[in-house]
Amino acid sequence: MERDILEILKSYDLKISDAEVKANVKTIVDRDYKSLYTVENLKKNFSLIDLTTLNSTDTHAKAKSFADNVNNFQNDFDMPNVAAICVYPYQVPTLNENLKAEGVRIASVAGVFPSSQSYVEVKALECKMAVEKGANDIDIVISIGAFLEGHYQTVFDEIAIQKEACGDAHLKVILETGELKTAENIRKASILAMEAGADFIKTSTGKVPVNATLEAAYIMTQAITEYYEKAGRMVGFKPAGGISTAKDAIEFYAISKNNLGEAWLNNKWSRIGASSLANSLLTEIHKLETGEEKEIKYF
Ligand SMILES: O=C[C@H](O)COP(=O)(O)O
Repeated sequence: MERDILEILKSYDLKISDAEVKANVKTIVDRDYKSLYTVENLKKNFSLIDLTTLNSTDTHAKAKSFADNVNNFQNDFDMPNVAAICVYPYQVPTLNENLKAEGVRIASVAGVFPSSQSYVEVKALECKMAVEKGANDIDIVISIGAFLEGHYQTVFDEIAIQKEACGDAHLKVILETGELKTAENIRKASILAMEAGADFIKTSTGKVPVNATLEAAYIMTQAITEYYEKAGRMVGFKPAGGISTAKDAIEFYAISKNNLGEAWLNNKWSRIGASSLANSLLTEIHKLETGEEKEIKYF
């Protein structure tokens, strides 16, 4: 029987104040940032990265070069590898053929990323094909227009259909928080996505003017904890879009640590979607470990 998301949403207190969220974020970052800025945490953040290339100019050669760099990743600091490489569906076969690094997953956006403006059958087929070609993780976007018009059942059903199409692959659901505007919308979309079966909720596509913010991260991680307490199921968190420096990463880490706790702080339950964060983390780790200021360009 079809689940009624309007009834489900009634069982949550959806009220949340933007001003309060902003103040709480400031308190957490002011209190914890400095003590969390350690080599150990920078390395851990590196291991959370979904190393991403999502450009219309991407080629199989570029996807292969990402795979080669990850396969050959070597360092002097006992560093873990990244969590995944994230590409458009068309590049999945290339990663499937070339990515050999142990434990590194293949992530593919699908569901007509980044607009999600198509028929649900097309979205589901894209999910299914990407999985058949070798994707372990699928990143889709909610129907933002439908959500903003209040068609929550449509948004919910579409996620559930795409979840089914993913089979055993993990489904990450992007809320596109910059377009949802209010804390209340972000909270509602978080709950809706988790109730529809999301394995992860993700902030942004990286393709809109406002991408991942600490405030969105605060609201989403708080919703994840609440959903866990209610449903007994852990859901992962992935901030993405515009996270490019070690400072950014540690600020998001502070929010996750505060709201989710240690059990989530590993790449099974936390990821960072980023196209240019890896080199910044490596440069900073090199500096803290050796005292030498040298830009590392590995990826
Ligand atoms: O999902 C990941 C994002 O598209 C990456 O965004 P970015 O290029 O701003 O790091």
